Amino acid sequence: MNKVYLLVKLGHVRQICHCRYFHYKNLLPSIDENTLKNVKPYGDIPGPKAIPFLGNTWRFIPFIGDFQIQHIDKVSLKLSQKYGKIVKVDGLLGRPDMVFLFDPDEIQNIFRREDHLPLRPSMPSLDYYKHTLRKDFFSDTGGVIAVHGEQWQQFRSKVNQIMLQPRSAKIYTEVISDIADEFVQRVSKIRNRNCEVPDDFLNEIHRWSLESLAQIALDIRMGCLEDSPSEDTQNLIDAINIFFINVPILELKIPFWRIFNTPTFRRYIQALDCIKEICLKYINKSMENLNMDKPESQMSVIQKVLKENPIKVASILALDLFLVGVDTTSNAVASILYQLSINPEKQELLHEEILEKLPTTDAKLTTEKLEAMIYLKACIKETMRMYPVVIGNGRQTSSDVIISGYHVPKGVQVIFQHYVISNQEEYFTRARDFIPERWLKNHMAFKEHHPFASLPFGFGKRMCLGKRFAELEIQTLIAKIMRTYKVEYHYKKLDYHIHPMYTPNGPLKLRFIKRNDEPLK
Ligand code: HEM
Repeated sequence: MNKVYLLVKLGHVRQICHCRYFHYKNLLPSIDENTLKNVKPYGDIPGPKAIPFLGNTWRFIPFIGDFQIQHIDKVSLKLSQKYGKIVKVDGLLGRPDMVFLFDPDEIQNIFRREDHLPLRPSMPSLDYYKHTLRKDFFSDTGGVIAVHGEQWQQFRSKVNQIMLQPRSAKIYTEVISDIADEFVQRVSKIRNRNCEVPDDFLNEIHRWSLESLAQIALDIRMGCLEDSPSEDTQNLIDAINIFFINVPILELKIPFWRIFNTPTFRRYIQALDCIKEICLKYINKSMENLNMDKPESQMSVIQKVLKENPIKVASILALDLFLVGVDTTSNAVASILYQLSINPEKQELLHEEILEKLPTTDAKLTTEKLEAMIYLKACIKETMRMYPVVIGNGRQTSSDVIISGYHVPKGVQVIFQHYVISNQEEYFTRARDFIPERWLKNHMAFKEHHPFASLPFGFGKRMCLGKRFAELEIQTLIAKIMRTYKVEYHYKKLDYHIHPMYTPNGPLKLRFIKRNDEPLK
């Protein structure tokens, strides 16, 4: 009796495997036979259980759920510890399932087989703003943020070269350096008697970032670092902040905004309108003064864009750059300064390098000198490894694929958990220690790291469009600050949180102590 039962059961299992094989052969025609035989079903990917009706969305409900948006870093870490390198968070109301990936090999595979229209899963609310609510303005020129498919590709191809060519950023070295000097002077003004800056120091850094970006995106100085900047400065900073804070709320919590105008959605739309209005005002100002007669090698971003495109493209590009290019850079600077302040021996090594290249306070900072500051770049990379301002990136699958041996259907959002990965001992020796030396070529103490374990600016065709400018701005400012000040921090260690970038949680009560203008020994 038992034997008969066993045979029937075995036959049943074989039949299921057989059916599954043909099922996957249909869905995944380009995959080889052997891989197909071993594919595991999507439903088998481990992860937190979804409940009826609310799926896993209930986890984002305050006080009830265990997924706090501000601490999604810790949530991701816990999920990876509990379930492993691939975790499914499914049944999310109004949005596709998410698959969290904690495996750089698999991330590399996904990036390498990316087609010409990579889809970064983000911001349906911004998509709605650009393509429905303010369709009159954006029409079919949506820009790159929250724009996908051919429309994204057409726009990106118009600006890609201009933004990512190293020489595009180089022409800004002098003006970005002037803006950094103004910030250094401003720090001196706002310090108290203990050389400590006010609690809202992050806002001061936002002002520097906005001033730098206005120069890059619009060729103008906004005057953000003046003692009494125009109202637009703070309104723009606040609006960008409101925009970022509300994106994850609108995306991850129950999406009531899709049905009616919730207060959060109203605030979000107001912020976007405010960014649009202020940007347009400055774009118009910028157009009035634009000199298009320069040789191409000296042209700014906006001049190059205008040479080949209508003014609409330049305006929409500027808007996108303002949306994502201010808070990212300023939070990175905040984080780097904090890390250097709590790692004084590393700060001294950095100071020595800068002093060598800038022996006097009035020495000019050139592209070549910046290029040669390898320890500076290593300090920046190390901060971005331990505390990437954007803690995760991702791609939405455009067809059925196999990831980590599992079948993942088309339309799933695969999230690359860079923060968790780049803080793991498996990928970085002494992962929790701040060791810029690990980024120096031929440093014997550290083995080569996985190239996809730390990707602060993303990768591939959709990688950060502002990377060159962000690097120039950050390197210049940190070099100037470190040349002038020793930066100290004397309070309780700060935790990091997502607000809305990954940043130290708490007032940045840094002390900026002027260094003697010591000549090089
Ligand atoms: C430390 C500073 C910054 C970091 C860490 C950062 C990081 C990122 C990341 C991770 C992405 C997604 C890339 C991908 O999907 O593979 C991205 C996209 C983007 N970034 Fe940045 N970014 C920074 C600064 C900037 C700045 C200053 C600008 C503008 C000047 C900028 C403009 C953009 C744009 C326009 C995109 C969208 C590209 C597209 O979808 O085609 N970013 N950034």
